[in-house]
Amino acid sequence: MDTTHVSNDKDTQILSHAIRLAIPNKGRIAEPIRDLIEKSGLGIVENSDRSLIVKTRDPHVEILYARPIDIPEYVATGVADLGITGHDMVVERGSEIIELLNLGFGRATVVLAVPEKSTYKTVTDLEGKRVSTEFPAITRKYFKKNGVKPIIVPVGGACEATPHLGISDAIVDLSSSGTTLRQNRLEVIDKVLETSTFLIGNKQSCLSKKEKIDEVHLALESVINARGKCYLMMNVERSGLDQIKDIIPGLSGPTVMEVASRPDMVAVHVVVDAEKVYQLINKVKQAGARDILVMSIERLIH
Ligand SMILES: Nc1ncnc2c1ncn2[C@@H]1O[C@H](COP(=O)(O)OP(=O)(O)OP(=O)(O)O)[C@@H](O)[C@H]1O
Ligand SMILES: O=P(O)(O)OC[C@H]1O[C@H](OP(=O)(O)OP(=O)(O)O)[C@H](O)[C@@H]1O
Ligand SMILES: [Mg+2]
Repeated sequence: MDTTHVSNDKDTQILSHAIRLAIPNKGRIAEPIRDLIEKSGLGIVENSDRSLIVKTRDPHVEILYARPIDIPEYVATGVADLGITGHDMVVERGSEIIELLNLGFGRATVVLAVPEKSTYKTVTDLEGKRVSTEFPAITRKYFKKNGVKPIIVPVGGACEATPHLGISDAIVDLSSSGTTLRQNRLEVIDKVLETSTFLIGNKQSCLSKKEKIDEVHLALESVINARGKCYLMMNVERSGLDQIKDIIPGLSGPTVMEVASRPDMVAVHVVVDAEKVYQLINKVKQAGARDILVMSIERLIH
């Protein structure tokens, strides 16, 4: 990225390590990404002119809004130092980037599907048949690996409608809940690729701007680490502490502290999986814990 564009700004004189992060301007993963950036503390400082490049609270990090499919190439060519987009987009573009962190959302599977009443049951049945897809590169590679030569029909969206329109015999498209396939009376006959959203980095920038990139990486990762975790606090009689310790599987064991003016009591603090909290609080209460507090965690740095 060319950093000269901000060289007049006094606050940002040492800009050799300034970075640009490309994120989707729209689509399914756009909102979760904006939410993640907000929670990470980086925060997007929107301006009213809806420009494609906006600032963050860190003067050394700016955001570039782009289409999810374009982000891998922007990162590979250094237009952006970092990007957030789907693994499927990276594979489709075949871009030379580093996948730095799996953000865990935008999970879906690229599948090969045919109409429920179709006589095609396996990939080999599709020799010479028409396969429509928004992922021509992934589809070509998949069929090549299977030694099958279909006619690939690239489409820009609503791929599931194409078999019924008589445009294709099969599709290669994304499925997550499976609703769209069901609505279009299509069934999966093979899985092509698993995908989720990733933080990706330009190879050169990952070396030359390592410090700043590590900072952004850590900030985003800390939000991901905290997802599905809760902070549990309780007071316990010192004599019952061992029993409580047996019940709670802490992150690295519970933290045990003195309770002022109550030498017979200790305070136990622990990070636990949110889905286990319901059962845990009943168990620790039965084991004598009281003043139990359950709190959400915003960020967690290991
Ligand atoms: N149903 C889904 N479940 C989970 N992730 C999905 C789903 N559909 C798309 N994605 C992921 O979202 C990312 C961006 O795709 P999306 O379809 O949102 O972009 P787009 O096609 O540019 O936007 P739009 O569909 O609004 O035109 C991709 O990496 C894709 O894997
Ligand atoms: O299994 P499901 O939960 O039904 O999700 C799958 C659908 O989600 C995506 O569509 P999107 O909304 O992005 O529209 P598009 O096909 O026009 O890109 C994808 O292309 C599928 O059509
Ligand atoms: Mg889409």
